[in-house]
Amino acid sequence: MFIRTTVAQLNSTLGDFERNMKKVISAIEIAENNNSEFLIFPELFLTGYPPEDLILRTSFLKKNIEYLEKIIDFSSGKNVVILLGFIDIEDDAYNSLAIIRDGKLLGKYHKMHLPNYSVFDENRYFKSGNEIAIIDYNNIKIGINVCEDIWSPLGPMFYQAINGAQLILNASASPYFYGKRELRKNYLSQKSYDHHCPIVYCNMVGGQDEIVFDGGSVVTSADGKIMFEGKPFEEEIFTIDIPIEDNLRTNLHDPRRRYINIVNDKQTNYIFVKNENINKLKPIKHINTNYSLTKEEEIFRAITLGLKDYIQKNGFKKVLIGLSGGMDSSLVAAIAVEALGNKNVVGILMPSMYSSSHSVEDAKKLAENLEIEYHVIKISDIYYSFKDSLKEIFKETKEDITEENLQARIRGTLLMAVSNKFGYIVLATGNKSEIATGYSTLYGDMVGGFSPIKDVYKTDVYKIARWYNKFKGKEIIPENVFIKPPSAELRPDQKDQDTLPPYEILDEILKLYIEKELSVDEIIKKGFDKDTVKYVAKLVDRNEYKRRQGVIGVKVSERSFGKDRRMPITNKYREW
Ligand SMILES: Nc1ncnc2c1ncn2[C@@H]1O[C@H](COP(=O)(O)OP(=O)(O)OC[C@H]2O[C@@H]([n+]3cccc(C(=O)O)c3)[C@H](O)[C@@H]2O)[C@@H](O)[C@H]1O
Ligand SMILES: Nc1ncnc2c1ncn2[C@@H]1O[C@H](COP(=O)(O)OP(=O)(O)OP(=O)(O)O)[C@@H](O)[C@H]1O
Ligand SMILES: NC(=O)CC[C@H](N)C(=O)O
Repeated sequence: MFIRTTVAQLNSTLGDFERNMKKVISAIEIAENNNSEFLIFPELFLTGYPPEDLILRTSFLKKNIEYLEKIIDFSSGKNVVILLGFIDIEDDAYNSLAIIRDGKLLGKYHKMHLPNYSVFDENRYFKSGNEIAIIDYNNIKIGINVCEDIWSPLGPMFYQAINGAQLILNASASPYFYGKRELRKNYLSQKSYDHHCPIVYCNMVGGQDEIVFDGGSVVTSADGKIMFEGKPFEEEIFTIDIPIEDNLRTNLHDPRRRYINIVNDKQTNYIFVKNENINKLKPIKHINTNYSLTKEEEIFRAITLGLKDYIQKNGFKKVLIGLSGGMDSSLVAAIAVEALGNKNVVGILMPSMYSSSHSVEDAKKLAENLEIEYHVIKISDIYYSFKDSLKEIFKETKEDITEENLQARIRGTLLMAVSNKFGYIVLATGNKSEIATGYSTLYGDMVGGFSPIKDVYKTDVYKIARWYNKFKGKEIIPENVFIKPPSAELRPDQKDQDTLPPYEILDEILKLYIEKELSVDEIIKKGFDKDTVKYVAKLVDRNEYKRRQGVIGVKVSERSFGKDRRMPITNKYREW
């Protein structure tokens, strides 16, 4: 016995009900044509995820119900049972699944476990459900739940399994970070094994502001094996026949459910569905898929998708990048070409009196290798004119960082001028090491609309760039960019390492301080130099104000700056 399920791992656009509905309709047609018995979409597919404060607008909520009704109408005459994520409104708003078949809403499920950590704020928006849901499908029990529900050890899956569920269908919108794909697969395998129950886990794909959903939906078998994995970072609709064991056999051969000595205190909503055609289907062969990517490729693809969706969903076509001949702007340009095509990426080279000739050559070489349009605008005359204007007010002062920042700000102003004139969006090029330490100029190199590598440490920037050249099979990012020491070139012979510890050490300290939240003393005990750790912690703490004004970009780490790390700016707590 098997249940044929179509998984619609699709990319929804937040608030674009018309577009999302079209995707739902085409998936219904595919599922109906291949005789699927169930069709599942990602969490809140109809609205997009996360809708944030749009949920506070009743007009938005009503629109989502209007579109749900259109989809219910469209399902008339269709046999497939459709599980579609929407926001239900009763006494309050609920993150919900609609169970739809043949022009009818058969039932609804309200998500019970609302995540309220990391990038999630679901308690701000939703009331949690208080009933588990089981679809009784020709006497086969199928548990349905939504994303976080399946992560909780005492979530609905536990109750669904002890109530005899033989299959779990989970609709998810699970944001990507490096390591999550592996974690998810291991976790779902273990869950299936523990409850002796297959899981269909349908994940969202696509970018939404700082978040990327990586797809990679998973189907497990009752013995905890991964039967199928959806493509990472791509839309995919796939259909799979999931073997269902009968309950008697399961309980005789794997009696763990019998010994669960716990009160089954959850209310259960049973939704009954009969399907006469169930035994007439000829099984379809499926190929086991398993996509394992290197860390570099995975992060590159996550950023590429996040950038592409941000640019396109916000109605832009072209991006603009200040090309310095350094590693950060080179990698950002490569990512942009991969995401948007070389015709949609424009480089601006803005040498100053401190720019080395090789930097200009490296930037030109990169632009030529990527086959992108580029322009050169020299900034020395503007700089001297600025200095001249400030001469009177600065007359008692010495040259310092002020003059360095002027150069970065001139570049920012020029980039924004070109952006305004042509409607191209500026990509900021800062990496996580710089953003953590405030090593960037406000209203200077921090300008821009999107910051692709803001969550990538500098040491990883180099590794991803190396991977990229290998992936392309030729030198796109010039070798000289890899070997020269990182420099902002804002004063003669300046090097990043005049101000910051070597990136290999800096990044390790940052990871412990930011990702792991270790104290300064705990980091020193790990063998790092005391003064260096204190200096780094001070830079991180002192520069929260800069990050709060900074450009948004793709989350690829477990703890990114932004919604994921909410530190106060005005703060006297010190460990340094
Ligand atoms: N708590 C607070 N809340 C709000 N605003 C605050 C503030 N503290 C300072 N400020 C403001 O911030 C200003 C200081 O910030 P800012 O003007 O950015 O300047 P600042 O952080 O002093 O200098 C920028 C640093 O970034 C380096 N840089 C620049 C450009 C490129 C690169 C690179 O290699 O990528 C590196 C540069 O060498 C220098 O070390 C202050 O003058 C003040 O106006
Ligand atoms: N000469 C320049 N021409 C164009 N843009 C520049 C120039 N110098 C700096 N920028 C812009 O400012 C950003 C920050 O400068 P910075 O020199 O720190 O970065 P980078 O050169 O990309 O990387 P690295 O830190 O490895 O040198 C650059 O990525 C680039 O977008
Ligand atoms: N949307 C959700 O409920 C996501 C929560 C879940 N723990 C995840 O990150 O995958």
